[in-house]
Amino acid sequence: MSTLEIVPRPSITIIGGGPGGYEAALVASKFGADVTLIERNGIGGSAVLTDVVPSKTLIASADSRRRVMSAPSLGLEFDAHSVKSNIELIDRRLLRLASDQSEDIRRGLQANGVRIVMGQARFVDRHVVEVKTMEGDVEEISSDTVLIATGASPRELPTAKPDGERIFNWKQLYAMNELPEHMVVVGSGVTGAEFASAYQLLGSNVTLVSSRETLLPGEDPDAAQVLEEVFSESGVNVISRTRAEGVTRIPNGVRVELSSGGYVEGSHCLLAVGGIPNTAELGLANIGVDVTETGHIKIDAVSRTSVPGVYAAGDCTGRLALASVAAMQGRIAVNHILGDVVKPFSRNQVASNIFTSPEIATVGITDAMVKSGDYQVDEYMIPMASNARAKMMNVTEGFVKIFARRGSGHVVGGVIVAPRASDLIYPLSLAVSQKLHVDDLAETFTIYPSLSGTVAEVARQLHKREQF
Ligand SMILES: Cc1cc2nc3c(=O)[nH]c(=O)nc-3n(C[C@H](O)[C@H](O)[C@H](O)COP(=O)(O)OP(=O)(O)OC[C@H]3O[C@@H](n4cnc5c(N)ncnc54)[C@H](O)[C@@H]3O)c2cc1C
Ligand SMILES: NC(=O)c1ccc[n+]([C@@H]2O[C@H](COP(=O)([O-])OP(=O)(O)OC[C@H]3O[C@@H](n4cnc5c(N)ncnc54)[C@H](O)[C@@H]3O)[C@@H](O)[C@H]2O)c1
Repeated sequence: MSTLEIVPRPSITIIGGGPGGYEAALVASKFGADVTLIERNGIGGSAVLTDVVPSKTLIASADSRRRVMSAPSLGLEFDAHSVKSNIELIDRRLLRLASDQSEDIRRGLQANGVRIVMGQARFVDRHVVEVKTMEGDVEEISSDTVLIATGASPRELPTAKPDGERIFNWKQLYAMNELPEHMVVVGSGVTGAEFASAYQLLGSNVTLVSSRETLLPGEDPDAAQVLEEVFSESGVNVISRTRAEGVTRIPNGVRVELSSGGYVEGSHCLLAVGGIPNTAELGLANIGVDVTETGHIKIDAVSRTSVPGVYAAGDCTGRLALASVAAMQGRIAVNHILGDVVKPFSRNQVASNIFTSPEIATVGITDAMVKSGDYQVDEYMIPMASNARAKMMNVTEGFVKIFARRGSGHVVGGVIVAPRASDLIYPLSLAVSQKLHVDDLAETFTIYPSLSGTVAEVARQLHKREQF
């Protein structure tokens, strides 16, 4: 007589319900694991509730206003200056969208059998997490493995405390009664650039205080230059090489003290000076997880921390703060935990987009990596203005740039600056991930006329003729 051996389901506890956490939870539950997800605020995390979804929905309104305002250049006659941004309606719409998406994700998780516990988590030991629930109860959850996906929070300056009325961090922007007359944005990283672009397009006056020489430090310099020109033409007042020393309230506005000695006044101020990882209250020291000086959790390419059985994904790890990266790291962790085939995370394949106007999309090897001398590439760039469809649409700025590995001709990176660059980048992203040759891109049919025709045209310029 044979006895049936019952193999227990692997159990995984996930701390954080953002893209790093919920994607991992979905994959793990589909693979049959026993999954508990702990979240202290709302399912979908900051990505859905306060960061990506609200900001991109705000930008969709701003971009629509831009298109209406520029319609006279295409021969349409109306009084474009009466296109008014009703910020209350815009905010109401974006908050509803965020909350609906959070609810969709919650339902999806529950339908897949994920147990959701709302509360604040911290480690007791490497297999046991304690949760203080919303109701004030304390529950201990034991599991084989734990995935930390707790994200990050806005960094604060001691001399500039956000009050949610006139001085904001990026999470507090969506409860305004009227459009800011003059928004002073502090910080010229991706967050600062996106909001400066959005509020200008919605109709606010915008001043951008940038501590650096150029906008978007770390991004492609040609792309940053396009944005600087667009900002300059559209009247965004960029104050470069200057730090905000402090921000105070004045009657009906704010005053931002500058490191250059002067000050700038506006009706409102947005602080976009980076983020700090949500790791300080997790009790990581209890279990010996290694963190960096900035508090980010150290992980390897399969999302393992220094402690066996404890994984981490997303913004708490400090690798490229992107929702797509968080989700990928979460999925990689689960595949590794459950013994499935794992493709380690590769920074050289990541695609990202800056939702300014025009958008700036990037994939793979960057200009900084090329300049460091680590990669030998040929590169070619064609301005969008030479594209037939761009002329019809009156698109005058932007470009397509491709990096091809010198010698082999494989596509290893690229940059597209154009309207909807976030969608146009996909063929380049596919080329990078699948190691396609520039000739593969060049020989693939594109639509005439189309903006993506320039992607193929740049690839054609990188074609190397056989030597006879
Ligand atoms: C303004 C803005 C716009 C952005 N736009 C984009 C974009 O367009 N595209 C893009 O790819 N990326 C964008 N990002 C980056 C993106 O938001 C992050 O990379 C993404 O949210 C990271 O996901 P995550 O799962 O690591 O963390 P989060 O989304 O921050 O989720 C972490 C969750 O963990 C919870 N948590 C933390 N500590 C605990 C605890 N102790 N117990 C229980 N729960 C806890 C938090 O409440 C939170 O809900 C943007 C960022 C900002 C600031
Ligand atoms: N579209 C997207 O995918 C998107 C959008 C927003 C943010 N993000 C991600 O979020 C991460 C954080 O971006 P971020 O822009 O919030 O932070 P960041 O750290 O990249 O940029 C903050 C900037 O503020 C500057 N700064 C700091 N203190 C200052 C001061 N006192 N005065 C003036 N400037 C000051 C810093 O020098 C820095 O350039 C990025 O990695 C980005 O990828 C992505």
